[in-house]
Amino acid sequence: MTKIALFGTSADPPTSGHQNILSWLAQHYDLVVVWASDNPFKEHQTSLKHRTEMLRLAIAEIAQPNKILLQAELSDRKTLITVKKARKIWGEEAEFTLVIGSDLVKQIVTWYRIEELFTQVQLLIVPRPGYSITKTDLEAISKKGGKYAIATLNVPQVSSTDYRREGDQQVITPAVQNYITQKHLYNTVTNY
Ligand SMILES: Nc1ncnc2c1ncn2[C@@H]1O[C@H](COP(=O)(O)OP(=O)(O)OP(=O)(O)O)[C@@H](O)[C@H]1O
Ligand SMILES: O=C(O)c1ccc[n+]([C@@H]2O[C@H](COP(=O)([O-])O)[C@@H](O)[C@H]2O)c1
Repeated sequence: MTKIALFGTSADPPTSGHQNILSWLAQHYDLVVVWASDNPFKEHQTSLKHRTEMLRLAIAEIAQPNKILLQAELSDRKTLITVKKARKIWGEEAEFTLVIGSDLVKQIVTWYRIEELFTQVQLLIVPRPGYSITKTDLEAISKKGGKYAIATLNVPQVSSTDYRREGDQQVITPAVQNYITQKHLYNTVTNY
């Protein structure tokens, strides 16, 4: 059975946190499938096309990039739709693990047709500094039929918001920063 990690991200912009997660997943799964997507709960500051291109650049910098597949056509606001598309590509024999940071643990039970989604994927929760994983939230996931594991990696305390709000270049890589500068994305003073 092929073990496939599924990782969707707003990538607005992709950070060293995303790279860290992808790199760890590449060492633990047969294949890591990633896509940039719109999030129904968020506004995005750049187009999906640019976010996908930045994600491509961020992936290219990771060791074992051949294990990480950027699959833009999987992108959908609803993860269930993404997973259905993935099922069509990789078939019933694939075992899907949906990867989320611990900041989404409380929210995920409110996602579109979550009980059906939980019949299709296992969950891997990546601890995120500042977002503890509570027993109550894990119980809510179990109640909806979710099966979860908690990953053993330490991701730096970075977020896309740090870049959008403060222009904090520490959280992204030079390749992504060059793309942002070239395309005049984000309204940070660092672009001028
Ligand atoms: N530093 C991090 N540690 C752990 N998980 C993370 C980290 N950054 C992102 N993630 C997880 O990666 C996925 C994609 O995150 P997303 O693209 O929204 O990044 P973000 O930094 O949270 O963005 P924003 O600041 O815009 O909310 C989510 O499941 C999120 O929980
Ligand atoms: O399926 C849903 O209802 C749903 C609700 C909110 C977020 N998502 C997905 O969750 C993934 C992570 O979102 P984000 O913004 O934290 O990167 C991304 O692929 C979103 O499309 C999915």
